[in-house]
Amino acid sequence: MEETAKISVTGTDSNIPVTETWLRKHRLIYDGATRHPFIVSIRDGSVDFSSFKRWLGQDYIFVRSFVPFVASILMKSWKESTDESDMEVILGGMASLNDEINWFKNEASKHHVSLTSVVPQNANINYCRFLESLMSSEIEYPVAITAFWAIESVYQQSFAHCLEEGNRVPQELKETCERWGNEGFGAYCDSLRGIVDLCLQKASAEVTAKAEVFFLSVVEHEVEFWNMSIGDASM
Ligand SMILES: Cc1ncc(CN)c(N)n1
Repeated sequence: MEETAKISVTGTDSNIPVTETWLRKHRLIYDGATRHPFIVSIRDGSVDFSSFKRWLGQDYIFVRSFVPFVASILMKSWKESTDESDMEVILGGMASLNDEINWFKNEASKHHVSLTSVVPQNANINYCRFLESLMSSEIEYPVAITAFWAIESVYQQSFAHCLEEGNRVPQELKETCERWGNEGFGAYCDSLRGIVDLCLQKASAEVTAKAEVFFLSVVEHEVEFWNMSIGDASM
C-alpha cells in the first residue's frame, strides 16, 4: 500500500489540538514557568520563608483581580460560545475563587502576613493590568479563554511538580502545593484546555494567531510573577 506522507504544519494540522502544538513549539518558555527556580526551591525545600510570604501577599492581590477577569470570561462565554457546557466549567472555577480568597486570609494569618499592608509589586501591577485588558470587548472569547486556561494551567503544573515523588516540600507549604497541584484542579484545567481546543478549531487563523500571542504573554507574566516572588535576596 502506498505510504501516505505525514505532513504536519504547525498549528494547521487538524489532527493535533492547537494547545498541543503550542506546548510543543514553546516547550522551553512553558517549562521556564512551570519549572521556575522559585517552584523548584519549594519542591526541594530550599525556599526561604520570606519568599513564600512575599508570594502569598502578592498572589492574594492577584486573585482579587482574577475574580472580575473570570466574570468577564463568563460573560463572553454566554455571548459568544456555541457550547453551553463552557459556562458550567467557568462557573466552577469562579465558585472556587470564593473559597480561595478565604484560604488566603487564613494562610496569611497563620504565617503572620498582613494582607492589608501588602504593596503590589511591579510584576503584579503589570499582570493585573494585563488581566484588565483581557476584559475589553475587543478581546474575542477564544483569546480570553486561552489566557484563562494558560493562567490556571501554569499554576497546576507548577504545584503538581512540587508534589511529585521525592519532593521535600516544607510542611508549612504543603497546603499551598495541594491547593493547585491536586488532581481535581488538574481535571478542571484539562476541561478548560478542551474548551480552548474546540473553540480554536472553529476560529479563524487570525484569532488563533492572536490566541497564541496571548498564551505566550500569560507564560511571560507567570515567569515575572515567580521572579518577583523570589525577590531581591539582598532586601
Ligand atoms: C499569578 C497567578 N496565576 C495563576 C493563579 C491560579 N488562579 C494564581 N492564583 N496566581
